[in-house]
Amino acid sequence: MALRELKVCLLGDTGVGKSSIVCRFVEDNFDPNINPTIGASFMTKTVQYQNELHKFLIWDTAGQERFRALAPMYYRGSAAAIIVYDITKEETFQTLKNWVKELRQHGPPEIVVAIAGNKCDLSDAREVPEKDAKDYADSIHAIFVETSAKNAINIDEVFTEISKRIPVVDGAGGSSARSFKLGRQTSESRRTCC
Ligand SMILES: Nc1nc2c(ncn2[C@@H]2O[C@H](COP(=O)(O)OP(=O)(O)OP(=O)(O)O)[C@@H](O)[C@H]2O)c(=O)[nH]1
Repeated sequence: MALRELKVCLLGDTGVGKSSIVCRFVEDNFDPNINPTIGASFMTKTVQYQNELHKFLIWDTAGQERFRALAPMYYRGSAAAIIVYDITKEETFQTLKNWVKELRQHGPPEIVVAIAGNKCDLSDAREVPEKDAKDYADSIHAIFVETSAKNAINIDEVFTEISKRIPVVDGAGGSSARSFKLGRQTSESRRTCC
C-alpha cells in the first residue's frame, strides 16, 4: 500500500483550540487545562484513505501574537492548512480571514485550506453564525466544518476531507506530499505531545 506524507499546519488565534484539535485527533484525548503552545509542536498520525496510507505531519503553531512571525516556517511546503476560529468569539473569525489572505499571498499555491469553527459544544454562546462561516468558506473554496475538540465532533472529518482533496497522482504536492510504497501497514505514531 502506498504511503503519502502530508504536511499540515494549524493556524488561528490563541485559545481557539488548535492544540486541542490535534490532541483529539492523534490521541483521542482532551485536556481542559492545556497550556498555550510556545513556538510550535509537532505530531504525526497515519490513517488509511482508500488504498493509500496518509501520514499527517502536523505542525501546531502558537496563536499568540508574539509567535506570528514564525508561521511561514510551518505553512511553507504544507499540503494543507487548518485555520481554526472559536465560534463564541467573533474576533477570532476576523483573524482567520487575515490568515487566509496571508496564505493566498505567501503560502504554497496549491495548499488545501480547511476552516474549523471550534467549540461548537458552546453553541449557546455563539457569536459567529454557521451560515456566515460556511458562505465565506465556499467563497474561497475551502473545506468547512464546525468542530468540538472537547466532545470529539468532526475532528477526524477535517482530516478525511483534506485527504479527499489531495490529488491522487504521485508527487502532486511536491515536497508537501511525498508518496512511496510500504511493505507493511503502519498504524499511528507521535513525536512530541502538546
Ligand atoms: N468548550 C470547549 N473548549 C475547548 C475546545 N477546544 C479547546 N478548548 C479549550 O480552549 C482553551 C484553549 O485551547 P488550546 O487548544 O490550547 O488553544 P490553541 O488554539 O492551541 O491556543 P495557542 O496554543 O495559544 O495558540 C483550553 O482551555 C481548551 O481546553 C472545545 O472544543 N470546546
